[in-house]
Amino acid sequence: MEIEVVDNITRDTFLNEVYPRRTPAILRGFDLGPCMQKWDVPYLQDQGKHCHVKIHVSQQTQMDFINKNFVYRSLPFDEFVKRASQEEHEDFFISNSEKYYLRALGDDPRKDVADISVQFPELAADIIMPPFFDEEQFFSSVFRIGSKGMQLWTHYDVMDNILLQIVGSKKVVLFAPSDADFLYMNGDKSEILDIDSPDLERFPLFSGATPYRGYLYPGDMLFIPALWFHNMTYEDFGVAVNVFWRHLDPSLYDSKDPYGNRDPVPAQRAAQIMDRAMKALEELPEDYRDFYARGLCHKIRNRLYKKV
Ligand SMILES: O=C(O)CCC(=O)C(=O)O
Ligand SMILES: [Fe+2]
Repeated sequence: MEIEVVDNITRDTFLNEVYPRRTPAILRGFDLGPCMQKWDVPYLQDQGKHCHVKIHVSQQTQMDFINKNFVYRSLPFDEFVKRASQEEHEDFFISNSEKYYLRALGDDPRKDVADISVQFPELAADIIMPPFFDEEQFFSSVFRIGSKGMQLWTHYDVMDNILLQIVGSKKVVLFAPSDADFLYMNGDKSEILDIDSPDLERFPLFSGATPYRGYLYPGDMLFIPALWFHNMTYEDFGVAVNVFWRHLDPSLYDSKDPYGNRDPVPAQRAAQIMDRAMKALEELPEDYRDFYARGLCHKIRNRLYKKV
């Protein structure tokens, strides 16, 4: 499937046509502001030079959050931008072709959410944020800067999200939330790294998933509805900012969630109760366990799955 592309996007077309469908869309033709002309490497280095950033560094292009094939390091922002924009490095941590990825954090990453207008006020002033949600729904705005070739693991986020692609192009692949059955999820991340040629002996169910594919070019926005899985490959050195906002009742969100990826409170509660239910069934001999587990699955499916 191809991700739908909507040209000449306005607030009205987003709110009336795109948003209610709750499917991903590439939105074109909205002026993201002076960042589009100004954000070359020297300018980014100059504007952010007083900041330090914590970054992912990996020898491999496919960063693997589950088996951690990367290290966290800290660099001054200007040095990070220099290295991320080059394919061969004079100074490096692991090797001269290592890849870099920044997912910006809040001032105190354990408590504060990322907000570029707080951590990078000069750069934030260059962006016109699309007026697609109410101000009080705003949750965070996150810098995403990465090396050419870098591929970010498939994951979902629990909030609605607009990704503003400012520098470089990016290959994006999304999967519907109902494809969770095929993606071998481990928390919010999929165990399948190579989604283009996956190991089908290890991940046979993956062939049931339906990838939605598209390309983002500078100036494009990608609407990623909450719970849609996404995987990004940096075709070039890339600079993007994504904005998460809360569209559910505020009481449903975990209040201690600086990344915006904790499951809603009732879902966390259900997972804990489910753990207890599974432990209880483990007290039974295997054939009974199997029988009652199937009964529970059947009940959950009948009562809670979306009717299609
Ligand atoms: O483009 C990226 O680096 C990742 C984007 C992402 O995961 C998001 O916007 O939630
Ligand atoms: Fe994400």
